[in-house]
Amino acid sequence: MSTHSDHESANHTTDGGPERGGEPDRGPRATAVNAPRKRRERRRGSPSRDSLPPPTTPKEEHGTPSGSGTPLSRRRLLGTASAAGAGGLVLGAAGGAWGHAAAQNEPPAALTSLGSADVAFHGTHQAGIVTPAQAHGHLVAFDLVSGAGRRQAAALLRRWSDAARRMMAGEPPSGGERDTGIALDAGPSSLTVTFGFGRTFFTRTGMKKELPRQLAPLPDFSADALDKERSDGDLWVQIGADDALVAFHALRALQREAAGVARLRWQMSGFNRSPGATDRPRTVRNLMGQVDGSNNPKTTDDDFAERVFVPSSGEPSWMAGGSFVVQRRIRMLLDSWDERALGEQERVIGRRKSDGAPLTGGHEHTAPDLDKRGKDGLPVIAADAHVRVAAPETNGGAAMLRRPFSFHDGFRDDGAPDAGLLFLAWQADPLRGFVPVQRKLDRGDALSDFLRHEASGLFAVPGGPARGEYVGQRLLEG
Ligand SMILES: C=CC1=C(C)c2cc3[nH]c(cc4nc(cc5[nH]c(cc1n2)c(C)c5CCC(=O)O)C(CCC(=O)O)=C4C)c(C)c3C=C
Ligand SMILES: [Fe+2]
Repeated sequence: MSTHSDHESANHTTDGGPERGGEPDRGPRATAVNAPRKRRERRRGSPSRDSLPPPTTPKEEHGTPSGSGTPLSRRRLLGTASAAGAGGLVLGAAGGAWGHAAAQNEPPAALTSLGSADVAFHGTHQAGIVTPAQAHGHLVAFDLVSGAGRRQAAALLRRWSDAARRMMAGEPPSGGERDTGIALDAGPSSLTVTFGFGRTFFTRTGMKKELPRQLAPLPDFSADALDKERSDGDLWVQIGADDALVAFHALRALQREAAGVARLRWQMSGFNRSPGATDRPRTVRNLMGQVDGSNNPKTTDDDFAERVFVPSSGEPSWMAGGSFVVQRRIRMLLDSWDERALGEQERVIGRRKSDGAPLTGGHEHTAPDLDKRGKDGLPVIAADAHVRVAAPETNGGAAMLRRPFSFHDGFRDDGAPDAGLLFLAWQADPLRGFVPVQRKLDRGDALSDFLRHEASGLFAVPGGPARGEYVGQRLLEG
């Protein structure tokens, strides 16, 4: 299977990559002015994004062209403003705030690349898996209400998909009449919405025959202290965006669409470093201060697709192009961790804290040398170091794509932060990814002294929708 889906090209190519799409309503003017903007978006994450002009004020960006009677979509307006800002184009939009500025020959200031970056909704895989993790995330599970079955679920997925497609393009969710307006002044901000199905969905909808074997319940691990009410669920949604209001807007819109069909079971919110916060794009740090994600499978690896996605010939057939996600709420015992000396913290992981390089030398992306011994004859990367115990080499090749969000939900009664990692692991089959690795970590990982697994879920995330399709259609109408 190709690893070059629409989503990857949206996020991992530079100028000249394949075009993305998904917005049926662009006129020729918007198409012309969007070209420079698209090129700039594709540099998302590259150093050049930080040298872009500063953000405009909302007032400068918005307006309704007089006489049209239709508000410009947020996306169109931003595209117009950024192209004009970059190229000094004079466009034919008469009237409105922007038209006035153009007529006065005052180039409107461009929005930052952060707001204008968008991710394609359609493609082989759903967005939000290989998309670089955004600064803000919401993870939500819903249960179908009693009386709601396959038909109602199908209608909900159709509505959710339509809303997601629109919002990811920077438009209001359903034509705008009932929109909350929360994201009105912002661009798509790399919004992604990803949908999945939990094991219970198949019994509730009478589709047991379609239950993937990969959704077998996860085994119990000795260190688990799971809260059932914050675990599992019929339907799962992951929302990510580089703007907090855009992310909340999407969450709220989807919750409203679910009314009468599905009830919120649990919700968790997380965050990552904001784009532009570092001198150059760098691997994110977690709340223990470690560089986290260095040795993730890369989309350019030969076996990336095989590890992460169900192949087109895979079973069940409705999961072609899909993936299985394991979510764990892992609280970090930060008071205890932060007391440890740097050397001990590094020994626990097997990597340097400053730059994420393995203790065996080199830089962040140098492969750890698990055979190397020090002058004392002991392995430089300790027998119970996290990277040794978790490495594919010590787990029969088991691997997963880790794409977590950090969380902080206030402080506990003892004053310790209720904070940690919303761990998300993506794989073609959890039995060849998360399960064997977690079994091993559960037995002998030095890091586990500082962690508490508090909630868990496993969800089937179907492939991305083709144009005109909704997510899960192949399951619900197959
Ligand atoms: C079952 C899988 C894993 C859980 C649960 C897990 C929790 C967890 N990990 C960190 C911090 C780091 N993990 C790192 C590497 C790493 N972790 C896993 C798996 C799980 N981690 C794997 C497969 C790997 C890669 C190992 C390798 O091939 O080298 C690292 C090192 C940097 C990196 O490669 O990302 C850190 C740091 C925390 C804090 C945590 C729970 C809260
Ligand atoms: Fe890890």
